[in-house]
Amino acid sequence: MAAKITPPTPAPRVETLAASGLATIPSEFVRPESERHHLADALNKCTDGPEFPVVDLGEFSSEEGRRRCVEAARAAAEEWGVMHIVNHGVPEELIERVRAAGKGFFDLPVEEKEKYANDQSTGKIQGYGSKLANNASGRLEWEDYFFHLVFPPAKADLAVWPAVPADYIEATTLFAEELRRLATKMLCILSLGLGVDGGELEAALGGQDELLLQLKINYYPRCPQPELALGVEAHTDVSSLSFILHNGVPGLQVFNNGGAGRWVTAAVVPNSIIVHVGDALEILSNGRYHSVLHRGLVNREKVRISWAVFCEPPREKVVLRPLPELVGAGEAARFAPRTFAEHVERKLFKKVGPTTGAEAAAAN
Ligand SMILES: O=C(O)CCC(=O)C(=O)O
Ligand SMILES: [Fe+2]
Repeated sequence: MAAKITPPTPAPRVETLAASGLATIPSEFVRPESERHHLADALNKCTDGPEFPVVDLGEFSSEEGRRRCVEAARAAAEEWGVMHIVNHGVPEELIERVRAAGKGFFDLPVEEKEKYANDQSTGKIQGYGSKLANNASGRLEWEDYFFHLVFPPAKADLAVWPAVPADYIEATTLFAEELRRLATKMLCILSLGLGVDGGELEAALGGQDELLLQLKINYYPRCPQPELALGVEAHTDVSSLSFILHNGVPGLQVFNNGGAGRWVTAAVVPNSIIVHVGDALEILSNGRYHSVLHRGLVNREKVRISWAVFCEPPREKVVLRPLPELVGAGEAARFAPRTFAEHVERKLFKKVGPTTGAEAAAAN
């Protein structure tokens, strides 16, 4: 008789665990001692120190305001690697539709969401998922998520997008178009901040037609022991830029290298979109812009949802290297050339040692 093969039981979703009313979290979610003394319930964490800057993109339309806007974005990208942008031009009504659509999906029963489950083992990375313990710490994260490509439309596989709620596909498609335009604008502003032509950064990322936008909706359930867990562990994004929206519940923390170096909880700024500098931009700017180390705290009382849109260069088509204007005359290239695929591979599987300070920190 053939031996019966029992398929492994899938790990329960974090949402299911949280709903079971447990008082203590399973040990896989408990962060290592070294990380723990900085953790807290995100709702008790008052912001008592410096905050990362707010950049008014509305200023970019006037001659005089333009210089101020470029200067503010440059300073934020250099000193923090993260900024809030306001007057970004994405209609607030559309942002509300995106929030309602994502929340509507996560409000479905887990069994319904499981129909969209991803399967990392077969390379099906799009869909509903939770972290597998394949990371450096071997610890799990207190979140479930939904991940899929949203731009360009020709590469988007609508069959894996939520069919419920009914507005999900239209709202998310329109939002992706808006963010694609915003990515061009931010890359222009940040190019001018480096003293190069407005189109340079986008060209170095493959030009108008190559950028890919990937959406990850992070769903952080209430957590009975938020001082022991993380929703998202400390990392830098591999993208060029990432845009973050959330549901008004605090949780995002960024590491501020200035002074002694410390974790700063992001303020909730009305009508803002948070922009992260990612690794690809750090490389192109030869380290002038800083790929921000960040993580997500959780809390006891409120579900937090965030929408992260990663703007990624094509995997193989372009070689990422510092812009030629930024090297020479005494300044050496601080990064070896690499494709995006090589960068991701190196970082995730650590085939070679970390190549930037941020990567080194993220790997710990
Ligand atoms: O939840 C957040 O605010 C940030 C999430 C994040 O860092 C990510 O998805 O890469
Ligand atoms: Fe991130």
